Amino acid sequence: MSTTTGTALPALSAEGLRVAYGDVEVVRGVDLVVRPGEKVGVVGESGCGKSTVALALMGLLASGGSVTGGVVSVSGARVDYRDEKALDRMRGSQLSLVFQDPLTSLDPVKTIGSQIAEALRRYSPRASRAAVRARCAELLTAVGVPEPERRLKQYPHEFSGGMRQRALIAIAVANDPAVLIADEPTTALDVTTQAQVVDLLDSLVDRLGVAVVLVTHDIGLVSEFCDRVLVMYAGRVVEEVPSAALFDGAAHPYTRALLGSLPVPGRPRSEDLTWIPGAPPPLAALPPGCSFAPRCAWAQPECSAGQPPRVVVPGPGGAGGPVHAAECRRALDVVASGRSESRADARAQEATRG
Ligand SMILES: Nc1ncnc2c1ncn2[C@@H]1O[C@H](COP(=O)(O)OP(=O)(O)OP(=O)(O)O)[C@@H](O)[C@H]1O
Repeated sequence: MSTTTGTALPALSAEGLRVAYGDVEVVRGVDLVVRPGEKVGVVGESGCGKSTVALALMGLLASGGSVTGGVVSVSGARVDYRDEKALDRMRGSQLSLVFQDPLTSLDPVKTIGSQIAEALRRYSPRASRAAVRARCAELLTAVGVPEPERRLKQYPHEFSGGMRQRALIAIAVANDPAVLIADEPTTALDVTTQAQVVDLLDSLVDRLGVAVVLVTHDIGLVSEFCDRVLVMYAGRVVEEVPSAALFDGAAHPYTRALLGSLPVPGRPRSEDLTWIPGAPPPLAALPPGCSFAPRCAWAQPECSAGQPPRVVVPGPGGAGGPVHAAECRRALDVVASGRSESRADARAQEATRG
């Protein structure tokens, strides 16, 4: 699915990215464009390939995993995944990754200060001790850790979960990357701390101009935080949608099903929570045609016959607006039905208030 609009050179772009573990292709031609300072969400059920996309972009796939196709560029320069040295230079300085579990990502026997300093020294080996120290304190302040001088001398176990995630984010942005990929950065945190970490990411986008790719199973979170959302199913992006159009205008039945699992104010909870029947197909034995068809309430016989077409959904911005497209032959019917449902929701909310 092509995602290109506008003229700014993308901070990150992938075209036709394919990844396999052994013989099984788990990412099957993913396109992604992230412009400078943009917040892009990648959402989908467990196993759809979200983390694999993140790891592949970073050149950090587990052994047995390999990029089998596609072109990835960072700030306009093509990434060569066979060149380990170049990949090493790219990590941290152009693309950074923050994982779900800060405790396993931080070294338990090194102070937080020495771990941030290590990241800084990779790209500024000649910086003075005093300059590195000052920058470490500045970074901890930037990510909202109070009393940075004292905190720099502490070990990861002396930090709370939320503070550890902040420290990891400080390491990730230490060398001013163009894109920060955050893979389920809030999953291990309580709800209040989750909200604080999301606010922090937001403020880093504003202050540093870094672009963020937020990888999560939580469609509610991406709809609030991101400018655009990519919905993945069985190794493909099945819908690309501006967040503003997500609730009223989702065009893929799978996106609608994900949204259906979110509570809607004004409707009784027992009525509104839907679930998706069945389970995602095994990637080693995908059904013919659309991979979602066996679980899809909208499916027609031809959906199982061939690859679904990419249908562009006209948006209010016209041809120059953000791309909204879905890999579904019924996309426009799905949009129309969603719009009438959301009008009914609005009436229900109105009735509750009144
Ligand atoms: N190291 C690995 N070796 C073999 N298969 C793997 C490996 N890592 C992931 N997979 C497989 O690749 C597919 C995609 O997994 P991935 O972790 O990218 O999905 P995900 O959407 O991020 O899921 P989750 O939200 O559970 O992390 C799954 O079928 C998974 O079993």
